Parts: sequence; structure tokens; C-alpha cells
Amino acid sequence: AALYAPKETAVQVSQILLDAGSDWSLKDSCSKTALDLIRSDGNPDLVELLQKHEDPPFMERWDVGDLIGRGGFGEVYKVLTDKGIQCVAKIIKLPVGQLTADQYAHDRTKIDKAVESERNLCRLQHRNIVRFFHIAQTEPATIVLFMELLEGKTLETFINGAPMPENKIRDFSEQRAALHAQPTPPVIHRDINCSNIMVLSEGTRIKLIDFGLSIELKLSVSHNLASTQTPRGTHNFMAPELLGAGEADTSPQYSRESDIWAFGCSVYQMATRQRPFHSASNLLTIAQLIKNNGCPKLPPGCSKELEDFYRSCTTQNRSKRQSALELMRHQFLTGGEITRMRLMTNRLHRAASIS
Ligand SMILES: Nc1ncnc2c1ncn2[C@@H]1O[C@H](COP(=O)(O)OP(=O)(O)OP(=O)(O)O)[C@@H](O)[C@H]1O
Repeated sequence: AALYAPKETAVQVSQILLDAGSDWSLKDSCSKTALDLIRSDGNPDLVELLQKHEDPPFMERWDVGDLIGRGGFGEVYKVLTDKGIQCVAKIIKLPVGQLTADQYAHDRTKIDKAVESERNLCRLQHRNIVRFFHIAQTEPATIVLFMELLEGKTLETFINGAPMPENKIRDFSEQRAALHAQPTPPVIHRDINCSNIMVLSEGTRIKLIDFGLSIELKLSVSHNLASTQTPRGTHNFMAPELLGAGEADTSPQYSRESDIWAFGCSVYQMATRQRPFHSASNLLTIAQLIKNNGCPKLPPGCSKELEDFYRSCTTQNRSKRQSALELMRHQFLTGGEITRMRLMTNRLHRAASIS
């Protein structure tokens, strides 16, 4: 369309694709002529998007601005690159410590591998996932993750601000379930919790901001960490099948099912404003509590649909836990914003085919 259609249509089509957050890359799919056409339109959103596709977002350097957050091993800063792109840089410094040359070489290979396998993140385009631009390895154990700057607050802060009505829980859950249900690329998040989700300023859209790259990296140097720092994800959100893992030389095996469990835990937090097992002091206690009673119950006053939805996410037996696709069809979610939009689109299609 960008090549053959009139300019206005080309820009509209591009905008629709952007809004739909399709897994589509302007740079990969458009010819140079089409790109020039879109650039010449001067639509700032499209021009910015094109810039973002030019990988990496800097030529040689970037200027570090305000600190906007702190994670387990890293800090998150606003940065302005020498291409004039305002974005966020998460700087992860791994504790490689006092290692022998051999140990260091071994760690370095593992770190390089983890970074390489995460480069796919930069191809992910989804309306509910922060846009990753580039992963740089400025030193062997210093990784800089460039991503879009989001205006908003984490779900954790959002929840603490005010009680969440059920329709808000449903709208956020629906966006999350749709994200987990997407078949390609299969997204395994590894460290889902309410601090890794941003609620954008308009208050209706959520975006995942962390894919557990830090966990992968930390696992690659975990023998250097004090045992209390062993990287495992947020304890309160860990699925029962992960709680026993990682003791000997095994790493926890994150899966789509363990993501669904963690998703259920975030539903609990949205409904109660507290993390599940907030008073448990260690993994063993959490494992025991789950074994004896399952996940904690929602407070009285929640609808039956919400209760059942939460139970479906937090089924102890991993193989019986519902998949994201099944959850999308759950009664609690049908009637949410995405379903309403889908119904509307179907209706429009039907009307168009009748006329
Ligand atoms: N793209 C972004 N735009 C705006 N703010 C962000 C962005 N990414 C992160 N932040 C802010 O920085 C804070 C820290 O983010 P970070 O991902 O490092 O946290 P974390 O999950 O605790 O870290 P880690 O998992 O590495 O231990 C977030 O809570 C959020 O407030």
C-alpha cells in the first residue's frame, strides 16, 4: 500500500499497523521508496518509528540523564543518544568478582551466550511489550539494554495508589492473557511480577518491561553470588514446580505454565493489593503453604468469575493449569475491551459483506 497507494492511504495503513502492534517491521517490509514517502509525510510518530528501526539507536555514544529506577543488578537511566533519540538504558553490571583467568573465560562465554540469545527481544513488536532497541555489551560483564521510554508507573505502584475495580483487573488481565497466548515468538517471561509491568499514563494500557534477561545473566555468574542473591525470580510469584528446582546444579526451568502461575499471582495482587504469601520469609515456607493449601484465597466480595479465573491460573499441577488461550475464553475475560473490539470488528466485517 505504501508503494502503490496514494500517500494518505499509505500513511493510514502504516498507522493502523502500528496501532495494531503487529509483528511487522517497517524497515524489513517496505521498499526505500515507500520509506521515503512515509518520511516525507512528516508524521512525527512514523518518523520516530523509522528512527527506532535503525539499529542501534546511537552512532558512537549516548548521554546518560536522570536515574529513573534501580533493579537487582542494574540501574535504569533516561538517555539521549547521538542520533537524538530519547530512550531508556538499563545498565546491568554483573559481579564477576575475583576470578582466575579460567573461571573468567568460562563466565564470559556464558554471559556472551545469554546476551546473544536475548537479541531476539529487539525484534519483538507488540502493543503490550516495551520496544527493545539494542543490547550492547560495553564491557564483558556490563550489558546495556536500550528500550523505549515509557510514561507511566509500574503496576506495583498503580495498585498501591488505589483499590482496583474488577473491570480494571479484567482489562489488564485480558491484555496479559492475549500476550501470553501469542504463538510466535513464544514469549516466556521468567520473572513476572507487578514491578515488571508498566501501566501507561492514560491508565488503560499495560506493557511488560522485563523479560528476565537479568535472571539469565545472573544465572551465568551465580557461583559468584552470595547464596541469598541466588537469582530465581520474585519468590512470591514462583510456581510450585520451580520452588524445588535450582538446589543442586540445576537451574529453575521457566515455562509458559510457570508464567501463567505468576500471572495468577499478579491477579491476586491486583485484587488484594498484597503479594501472595507476603508474610512468608523464605522459599521453603512458600512451598509448604502451596503444598498444604494452594494459593491463598481471594477476599469475600470478589465475583465468582474472578475467583474461578484466579484458580485456573494457579492450579498446582502444572499440566492441568489452563493455557493462555483457554484463559482468553474464560468467562471473567469475555466482555473485556479486547473481546468487545473483536466483536465490533466482526460486526463491521459482516455489515461490509452484506452491503
Ligand atoms: N522502559 C522504561 N521506561 C520507563 N521506566 C522504566 C523503563 N524500564 C524500567 N523502568 C523503571 O525502572 C525501574 C527498575 O526497572 P528494572 O527492570 O531494572 O527493575 P527490576 O525488575 O527490579 O530489575 P531486575 O529484574 O533487573 O532485578 C522500574 O520499576 C521502572 O520504574
